[in-house]
Amino acid sequence: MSGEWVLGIIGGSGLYAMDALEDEQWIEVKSSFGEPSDAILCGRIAGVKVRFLPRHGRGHRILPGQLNARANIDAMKRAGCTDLLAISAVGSLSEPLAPGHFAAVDQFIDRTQGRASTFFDNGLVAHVSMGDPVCPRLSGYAADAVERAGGTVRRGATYLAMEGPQFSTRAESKLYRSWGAEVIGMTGMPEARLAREAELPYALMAMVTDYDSWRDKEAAVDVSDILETMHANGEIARKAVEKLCALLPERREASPIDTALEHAIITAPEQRDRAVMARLDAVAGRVLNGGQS
Ligand SMILES: CSC[C@H]1O[C@H](OP(=O)(O)O)[C@H](O)[C@@H]1O
Ligand SMILES: Nc1ncnc2[nH]cnc12
Repeated sequence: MSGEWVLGIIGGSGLYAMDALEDEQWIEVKSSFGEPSDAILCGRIAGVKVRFLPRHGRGHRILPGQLNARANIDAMKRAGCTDLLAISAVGSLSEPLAPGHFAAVDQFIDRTQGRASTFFDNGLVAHVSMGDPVCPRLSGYAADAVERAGGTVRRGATYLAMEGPQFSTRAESKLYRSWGAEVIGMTGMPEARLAREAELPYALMAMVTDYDSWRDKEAAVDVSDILETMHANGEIARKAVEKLCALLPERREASPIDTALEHAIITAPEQRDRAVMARLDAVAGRVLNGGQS
C-alpha cells in the first residue's frame, strides 16, 4: 500500500505516553481478540500520523506473559497503522552493548511458552514467512533517528524472547549467549509474529538497561538498575520517535510485508470457517475479501 505513513508505536517499560504528539486524543479501539493493553493515543508528529499504545498499559499493569498481543496488534491495525515500531527495554548478552546503548533488532529466538502466537485457527490455516522478521526499511530509519537523537545504536541484533516475569538464571543467561543472542527481553515475541500475520512492517528498537546475569563477577540484574538506566535514557527514545517522524519520506512506498498473507492461507475456500474469518476482518480482510486493500 503506497501512500501516507501511519506510524504505530508500541511503548515498552518506561514509555507510557508521548508528549510530542499534536492534536492528541486517546481512543478506545475494540478488537475481536479481546482487550488491548490500553486505549490508543492518536495524534501527529512533524505532520506524520502517529498511533501510540503503551504495551503494559498506563501505570504498567500487565505482566509480559499476560499481554494480549493479538488484541494489541489487531487494535493497531484497526487504528489504521501502516507500520509498527516497538520500543523495549532489554538486557545485554554482549559486552560491547552497554547499558544506555540502543540495538535495532533484526532476529529473534523465541523461548516464550503458552502465549497465543497466531491470529489463525482451525478452519483458516496460514503460514507466513518469518525468516526476516523485521522490516529493514523501518528499522533503518529508526536507527538513524536514534543517532540523530544523540544515542549510540547497534544495527542488527538477535533478541531472545524469554517467558519471565522472573529474570534468567546465570546458567540460562550464558546459554543464550552461546546461542548467539545479543539482547534479552520478555515481549518481542509473539508481537513480531503477529505483526507479520497482520501485514504490518515491524521494527524493534531495544534500549539496553542492564547486562542480565552472565557476568560472574557482577551482581545479577535487578529491576532497580533497570529503572535507573531507563530513566537516564528514556528521553533519547522519546526524542528518537520525533526524529523518526521528521525523517520519514513524505510518501510511503509499498513494502513487501504489506502483502505477507498473499500466498499464506492454505485452507480451501469452501472449507474456511466463517467465524474465524469474521474475527480476522482487520488482520486478513485484504486477502479474505478478494484482495482489496
Ligand atoms: C522492567 S524490566 C522487565 C520488563 O521490561 C521489558 O519490557 P518491554 O519489553 O515492554 O520494554 C521486558 O520485556 C520486561 O517486560
Ligand atoms: N535482563 C533482562 N531480561 C529480560 N528482560 C529485560 N528487560 C530489561 N532487562 C531485561
